[in-house]
Amino acid sequence: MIEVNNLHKSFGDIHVLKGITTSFLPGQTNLIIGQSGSGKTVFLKCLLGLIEPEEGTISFNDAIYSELSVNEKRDLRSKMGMVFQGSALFDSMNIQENVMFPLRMFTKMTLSEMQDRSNEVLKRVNLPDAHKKKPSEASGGMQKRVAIARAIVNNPKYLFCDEPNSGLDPRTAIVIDNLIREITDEYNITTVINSHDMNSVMEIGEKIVFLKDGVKEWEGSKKTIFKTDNQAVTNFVYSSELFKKVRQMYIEERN
Ligand SMILES: Nc1ncnc2c1ncn2[C@@H]1O[C@H](COP(=O)(O)OP(=O)(O)OP(=O)(O)O)[C@@H](O)[C@H]1O
Repeated sequence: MIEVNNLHKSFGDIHVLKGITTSFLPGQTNLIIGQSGSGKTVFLKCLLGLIEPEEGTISFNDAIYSELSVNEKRDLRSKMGMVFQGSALFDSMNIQENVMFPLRMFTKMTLSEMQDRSNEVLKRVNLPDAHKKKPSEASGGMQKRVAIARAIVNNPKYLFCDEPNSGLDPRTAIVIDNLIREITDEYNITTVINSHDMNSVMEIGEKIVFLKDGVKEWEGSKKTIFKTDNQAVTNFVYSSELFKKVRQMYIEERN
């Protein structure tokens, strides 16, 4: 479980995160949504320990991050997996070497143990035969699967994903979203995903935190987001004609 309490972060005069309090449960896909510039990436970087907040705390299973020793922080980081926006694979390495990378960094496994483990997770993301290929030979959807395999290879307790389906066609995007949701459930991972994709919200938004100008404006789930009367949320959700129609149908069904 991750608990965030009164998180503040500024850059010079710009107050980006303004007292965010929320929590994320294991086995759930937690989505951070909001318009461009609302603070989603800064928030995710705070969770990853890449940015230090001025005020507030982040606890991982009751351990407050800022109070941990250097070794404890390193240990915690080894339990975090990350899927970056552009997949961020190393072009010079083949897919298996990319997936093995966290094992080289954080474990003392032998080469054959690392190969076995990376092949196991590649199988889990439905890429059983891709390990000798270079990332450049893989499609965008395959690269995302490799990025997910790399993120889970060291059995993380926490998984962070920054716009995991950006640049993918809608069908592949849904497959990737669902793969993340299944893995989250199977391994009981606490997963936090930055997104501004309404399809992801509808598909995997088990918990949704809506940020507006660095403030937590609303939180709920995919079940409650279409029922809220919060103006900022409805402006965001119904900015597309399609979702306006979905809301209309929902209201008509209710009456
Ligand atoms: N290192 C930094 N120095 C100064 N300002 C920053 C820094 N990082 C982020 N910001 C500012 O913080 C604000 C929030 O940025 P952030 O990237 O978190 O938004 P976002 O919601 O992730 O947007 P997007 O959806 O476009 O990625 C922006 O005004 C941005 O300019």
